[in-house]
Amino acid sequence: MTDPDWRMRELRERIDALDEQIVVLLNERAGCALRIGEIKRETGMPIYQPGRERDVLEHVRRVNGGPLDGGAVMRLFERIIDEARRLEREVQKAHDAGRTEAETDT
Ligand SMILES: O=C(O)C(=O)C[C@]1(C(=O)O)C=C[C@@H](O)C=C1
Repeated sequence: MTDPDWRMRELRERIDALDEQIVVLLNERAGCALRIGEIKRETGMPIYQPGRERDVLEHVRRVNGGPLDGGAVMRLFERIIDEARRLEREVQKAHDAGRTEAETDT
């Protein structure tokens, strides 16, 4: 293999390793969102919290050190938040369905 082949291979291995860490962190974040979802269910709070979402996006834009620009980081986090919200809704729906089933049973 030529030198560029080796360098590229090394960098791709590094990307794979980083992707593994990113997946772990994304799931840890999703787990926190699910726990927040439980609190919302207990207290009757809506899942969608636009003010908090704005704060999250502003926070990641502020801490971003590049080379991704602020817009790119915010777009990525919009997707991450979308998925967290979707997960919270799924769990909420499953919970509501379980409750309806339990009510029908009695
Ligand atoms: O902080 C919350 O209330 C969450 O549910 C987490 C989160 C997020 O992913 O950051 C998701 C949905 C809400 O609209 C706001 C923020």
